[in-house]
Amino acid sequence: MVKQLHLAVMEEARNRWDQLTKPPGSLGKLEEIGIRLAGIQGTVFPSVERRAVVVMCGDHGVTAEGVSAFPSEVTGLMMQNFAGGKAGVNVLARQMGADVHVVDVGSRCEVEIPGVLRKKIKSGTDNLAVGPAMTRDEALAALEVGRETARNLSADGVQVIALGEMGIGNTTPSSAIAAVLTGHPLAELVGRGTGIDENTLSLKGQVIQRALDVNQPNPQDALDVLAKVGGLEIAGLAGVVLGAAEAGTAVLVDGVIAAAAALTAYRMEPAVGAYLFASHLSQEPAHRVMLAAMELSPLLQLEMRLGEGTGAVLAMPLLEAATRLVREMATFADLGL
Ligand SMILES: O=C(O)c1ccc[n+]([C@@H]2O[C@H](COP(=O)([O-])O)[C@@H](O)[C@H]2O)c1
Ligand SMILES: Cc1cc2nc[nH]c2cc1C
Repeated sequence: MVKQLHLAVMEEARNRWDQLTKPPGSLGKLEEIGIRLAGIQGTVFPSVERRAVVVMCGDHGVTAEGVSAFPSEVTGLMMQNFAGGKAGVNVLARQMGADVHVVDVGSRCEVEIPGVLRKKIKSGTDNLAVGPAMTRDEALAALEVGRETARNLSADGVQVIALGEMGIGNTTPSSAIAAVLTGHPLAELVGRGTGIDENTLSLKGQVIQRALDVNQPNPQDALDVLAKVGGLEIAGLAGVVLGAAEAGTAVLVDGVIAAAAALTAYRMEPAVGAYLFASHLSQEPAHRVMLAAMELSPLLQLEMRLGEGTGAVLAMPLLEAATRLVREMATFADLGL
C-alpha cells in the first residue's frame, strides 16, 4: 500500500518556505521539491543524504528486427562496465555520493559478473513484434525483483532512489508503452534511441505498430501492457517505483525507459505519483509525453539520451539544495522583520 503524503507537514513546510528571507515562491521548483520531500518524509527538514541508483538490466527479442544501432551483446558488456565502476553512471554517482546497484533481471549474458545482482527472470524478452514480450507471470516476477530491491534499500536507510537501466533495444518497448498508456499518436513517440538512421527510424515505427496490432494490449490494464510490449528491466523499474513508494522513499525518474516504467507503476497505483521527481528531459520524444501524463516537470534539460540513471543522479544535488535551503536560510523573524 502506498501512503498519502503527510499533508499537515507539507502545510507546515510551505509556511516555513514563505517565512525564509526571500520573496515568496522565488526559489521556484526548489520550493516544490522541499515541500514534497517534507510530505514524503513527514518532516519539515527532510534529508537526501543517503542516495542510490538502481540499474536494471535486460535484453530484448525485438532486436532481431534491427531496431537498435547496437547489438544485444552490448548489454552484457555494459554490465561488466558498471561492475568495474567505469560507466557514465558510475562516474556521476561517485560525484553525487550515490551507491550504484546493478541488477540483472533479464539480460542474455550467461556469465556471472561479480558485483551484479543476478535476479534473471529469463534471458531477454521474446520478440514483441510477433507475440507477447513476456507472460503476465514473468512481468509480475520482474516487478517483484524491483519491489524487493527498493524495499531493501529503503530498509537500509536510503532516502532517494534513482531509476537506471541498460538494455539494447529498450527504447522500442518504451515507445510502445507510451503509445498505449497515453493514447498519443505513435508517429510522435518513436525516437532514435542509441542513434539509428532515418531508414531504421521508419522501420522501428513499423515494428512498434506491428507489436501493437499483434498484441492488442489493454490500455486499462498496465500489467497487460507491460507483459505484452514491455521489457524485463522496465518491469523491474516499475517494481522499484512501487516498492520505494510503499516504503515512503522518493524516486528520481531518469530518461524515456525509466519514464515508461514509472508511468506503468503510476497506472497500476496512482498514489506513487507523489513520490516521483522528474530529473531531466531526454532527447527521446516519448519522454515529454509520458512525464506530462504523470504531471511531472523535468528539472534539467541537457540533451542527454544515455540512460543508466545518469540524468537522475545529476538531479540529486538539486534535491539536496532544497533540503539545505529550508534548513539553513534565515527567516524574516530571525532578521527581526
Ligand atoms: O534514457 C534515455 O532517454 C535513453 C534514450 C536513448 C537510449 N537510451 C539507452 O540506450 C539503450 C536503448 O537504445 P536502443 O536504440 O537500443 O533502443 C538502452 O541501453 C538505454 O539505456 C536511453
Ligand atoms: C555503449 C552504450 C552504453 C549505454 N548505456 C546505456 N545504454 C547504452 C547503450 C550503449 C550502446
